[in-house]
Amino acid sequence: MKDYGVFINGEWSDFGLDKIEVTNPATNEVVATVPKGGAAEAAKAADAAYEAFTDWAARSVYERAELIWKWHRLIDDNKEELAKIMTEEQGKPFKEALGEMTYANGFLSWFAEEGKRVYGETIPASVSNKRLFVTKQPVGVVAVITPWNFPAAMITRKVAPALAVGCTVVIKPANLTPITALKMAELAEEAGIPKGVINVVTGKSPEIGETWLQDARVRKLTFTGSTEVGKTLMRGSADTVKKISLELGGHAPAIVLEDADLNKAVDGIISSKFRNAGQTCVCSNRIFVHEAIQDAFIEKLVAKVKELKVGNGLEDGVDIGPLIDQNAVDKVQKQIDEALNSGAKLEAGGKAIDGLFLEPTVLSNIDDSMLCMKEETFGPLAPIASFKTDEEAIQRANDSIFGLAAYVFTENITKGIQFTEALEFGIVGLNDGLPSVPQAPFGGFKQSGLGREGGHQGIEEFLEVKYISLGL
Ligand SMILES: NC(=O)C1=CN([C@@H]2O[C@H](COP(=O)(O)OP(=O)(O)OC[C@H]3O[C@@H](n4cnc5c(N)ncnc54)[C@H](OP(=O)(O)O)[C@@H]3O)[C@@H](O)[C@H]2O)C=CC1
Ligand SMILES: O=C(O)CCCC(=O)O
Repeated sequence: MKDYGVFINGEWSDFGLDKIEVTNPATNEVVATVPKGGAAEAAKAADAAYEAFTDWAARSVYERAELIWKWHRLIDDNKEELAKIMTEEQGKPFKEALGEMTYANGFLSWFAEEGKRVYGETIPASVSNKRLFVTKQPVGVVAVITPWNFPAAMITRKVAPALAVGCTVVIKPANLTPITALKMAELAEEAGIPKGVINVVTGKSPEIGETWLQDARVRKLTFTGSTEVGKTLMRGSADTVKKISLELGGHAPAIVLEDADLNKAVDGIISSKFRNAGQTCVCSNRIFVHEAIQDAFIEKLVAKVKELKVGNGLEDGVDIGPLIDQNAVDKVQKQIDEALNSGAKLEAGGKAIDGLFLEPTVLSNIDDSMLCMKEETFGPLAPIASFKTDEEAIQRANDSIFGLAAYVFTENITKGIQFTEALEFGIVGLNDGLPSVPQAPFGGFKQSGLGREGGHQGIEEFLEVKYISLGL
C-alpha cells in the first residue's frame, strides 16, 4: 500500500493532511491513501496553474505537442501497470482497463496533432483600408473534475486538448479512483511537461470545486459526472462567468427493429450494456425490441448473458467486475425489485452475489412507468420492453430528460438513417454498440450536458476567439 501526495507546481506533498483510503471494490482492501485536500490546496494549485500559463501558452504548438507525445509514449510503456492500478481501484476487468488505457492515450495523440490545426480566418472588409482577422487563443486556467468510472480516459479527454492549445489545468479526480490520475501525472512530469501546467488535488470535492468556481483566474470548468453535481457547478460558474463543458447522465435507448440482424443486435447491446459492469453514461439502459422478434432476441441475449463471468477483474476470463460501492449495488437492486414487483419477468440474473458483485440481469415485460426506465441505472441490468411501430419506438426513446447516446439496430439503411435523424441524442450507434472514439465528438442533448469532447469540436471548448480589425 502506498501513501500518495497531491501534485502542485511540480511538487508532491501530503501537506500533513488527513488521508482518504482508496479501496479495491472487489476485495474491500485498502490499496492506497491520498491526502484530504481542501480550499488551501485548491488555491495553491490554481496559483501554480495561473503562474505557469504565460510560458506554456507562449510555446509553439509543436513544442507542446512533442511533450504531449512524450507523455503518450510513457503511458504506452507503462500501460499494463496503469491498467492493474485501475482494476484495483475501480474494479473493471483488466482487459477493459487495458482497453481504457489505449482509449485514454488516443486522446493525447489525437489532440497533440489537432492543436496544430487550430486555424484562424480572414474576413473581407467592407472598406478598402481595413483588413479583418480572426485568431484563437487558449482560454487560460482550466478546472477539470472527473468521475470514477473512467479514471484515465476522462482525464486525457479533457487535459489533452487543454494542454495542446496552451491552457494549464487543475484536476480533481474522483476520490474513489484517484491513483490512476496521480500515476499519470507522475508520467507527465517525467515527460518534461513543465511544473504548474498539470496540478492534481484530491480531497473535499465541494470545497475544492467552490474554490475554483470563485477564482476568476480559472476561466473554464470541464466536468464529467452526475447531472445533480453538474447543475451545481453550472450555477456556481455563473459568479465568474466561466466557460463550461458538462458531460452528465444518460439513459440510452437501444431500439431493435423487426428487420435487425439479431446476432449484431445482441452483440452490440451486450457490449454497450455490460461494459464496465453497466457503469457508463452511454450504456443501453432502455431496450426497445419490436414485438415480432422479441422472443428470438431475448433467447439469444439471455444465452450470451449467462456466459458472462462475474468476478475480481484481475482474474483471467472475468467479464464483469464489482460495482463501485454499496450505494450503486442498492440502486440497481432497487430497480430490479421494483420492476419484478410491478410485473416484469426475470430472464437472467437478478441478485447480488456477494460483496459488490451483481449478477448480469435481463428483465422482460417492462413498461415505461418502471423505475429502471425512468432513472439512470449505472449497473448490469438490461430491461426489455416491446414496441409495435417505428413512431412509438422513437417517441418512447425520446421521452427522457437525457439525450446522450442512443442505439438502433436494423438492416434497412433508409429506416436506420430516419431513426438517427429523429432521435434527440448527441451520439447514435447504428448497428454499433461502441461508438466512442477520440476523433469523434462525444456529448449530449438536453440535460446530458453542454459542449463536446473529442473530435475537432473538443478543442474549440478550450479556445477564445479574437477578432482583430486592422486599419491601414
Ligand atoms: N456521466 C458520467 O459518466 C457519470 C455519471 N455518474 C452518475 O452519477 C451517479 C453518482 O456518481 P458520483 O460518483 O457520486 O458522481 P458525482 O457527480 O458526485 O462525482 C463526479 C466528480 O465530481 C466530484 N464532485 C462531487 N460533488 C462535487 C461538488 N459539489 N463540487 C465539485 N466536485 C464535486 C466528485 O468528487 P468525489 O467523488 O471525489 O467526491 C467526482 O470527482 C452515478 O450513479 C451515475 O448515475 C457518475 C459518474 C460518471
Ligand atoms: O461518461 C462516461 O460514462 C464515460 C465515457 C464513456 C465513453 O467514452 O464511452
